[in-house]
Amino acid sequence: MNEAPRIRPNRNVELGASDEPFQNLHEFIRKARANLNQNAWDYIVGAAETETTMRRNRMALDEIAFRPRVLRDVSKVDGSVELFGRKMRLPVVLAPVGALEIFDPHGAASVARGAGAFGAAHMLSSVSDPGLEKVAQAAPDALRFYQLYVRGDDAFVEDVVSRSIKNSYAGFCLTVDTAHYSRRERDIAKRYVRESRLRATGGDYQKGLNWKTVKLIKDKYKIPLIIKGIATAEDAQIALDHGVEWIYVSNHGGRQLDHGRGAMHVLPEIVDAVKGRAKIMVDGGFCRGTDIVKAIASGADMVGIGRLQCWALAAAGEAGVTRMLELLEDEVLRCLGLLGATSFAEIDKSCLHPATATNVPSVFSAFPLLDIEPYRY
Ligand SMILES: Cc1cc2nc3c(=O)[nH]c(=O)nc-3n(C[C@H](O)[C@H](O)[C@H](O)COP(=O)(O)O)c2cc1C
Repeated sequence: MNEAPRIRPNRNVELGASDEPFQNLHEFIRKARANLNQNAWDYIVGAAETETTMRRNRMALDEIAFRPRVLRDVSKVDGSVELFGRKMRLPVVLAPVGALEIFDPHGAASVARGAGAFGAAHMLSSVSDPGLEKVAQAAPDALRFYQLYVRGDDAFVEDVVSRSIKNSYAGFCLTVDTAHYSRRERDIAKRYVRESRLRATGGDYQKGLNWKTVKLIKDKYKIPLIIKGIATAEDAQIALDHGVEWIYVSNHGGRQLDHGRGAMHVLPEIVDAVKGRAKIMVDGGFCRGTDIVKAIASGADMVGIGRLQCWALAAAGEAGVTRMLELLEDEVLRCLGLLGATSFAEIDKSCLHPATATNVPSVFSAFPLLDIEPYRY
């Protein structure tokens, strides 16, 4: 991974007094809104049907409060972890996002580079440009994973796994919550179809996908396998039976099955089922440092960031992605310190307590200072 200079928050400069253009995470969202047309904007903020699953992601996070410990010397706090045999500056992966080229001319290459410069991981979507080889060339030292939508036969899958290994991806991910593409009603109401969806082929393979493909990959290839879209203990158990190394708890940011549970409501049953036999990623609504701390305290090993990645990219390209991660890190370090912890190793479920959410969940509810004009469909 690129060992970029650590742009730690400068403790000698009072927050708000530096000349950095982005000092709060919501500032990326405001800038992204200004830069994007309505279709690109809807692609980020939208979810499936009533968008209930998406709101539950935020609700589930907001229903957790902290139990801080005090007088524990937190003069030095470190947010780094060791995963995939290397040091990561935060336990964060920029989640796979399709069509990133809508937000930045270099698409996924900018995100991989921005994540690598910071020291977080990037998962490349199989439906994002400039594709597997070019992203690897653009960010050779970044911790990179490849995520596949299976839209071909076994030979197609094996070809992509082999190319991922050849191009030094550290993990291979199958997204399994997209057997049927959901109703994205913001698009339908505008009678709009994204260009890349018009070109998509192989949907029947995606519908017919089953555990045989997992077995095929596990039997023939050594690359760590990540299954993205696990939402029950039953499926986590089947994944374990197949020797899957990483279970990715996700409801696709509420963009697939409507009326699912919030990811943080699902996580505890997965942690209980897995019992340390696999590592766990989780995503869905995570956009503050406190969110990341809650996930790791609950037993996750890595947290995925979806929409916030898109906003940062649309606001300021590769540099925006890196800056967004710096701000997340700043929030994480302050949160850990205020919990009485000097690292992620010192937190667990005892830091958490059930609570009543104080606000109405929405895709923006983590950012109360943000005011976005509503759009009528
Ligand atoms: C614009 C957009 C495109 C996405 N494309 C993909 C994709 O190609 N593959 C995939 O597995 N997940 C995809 N996702 C889901 C994300 O990987 C992730 O699960 C989700 O965004 C997490 O929720 P969050 O956006 O609330 O952080 C996409 C999400 C967004 C917002």
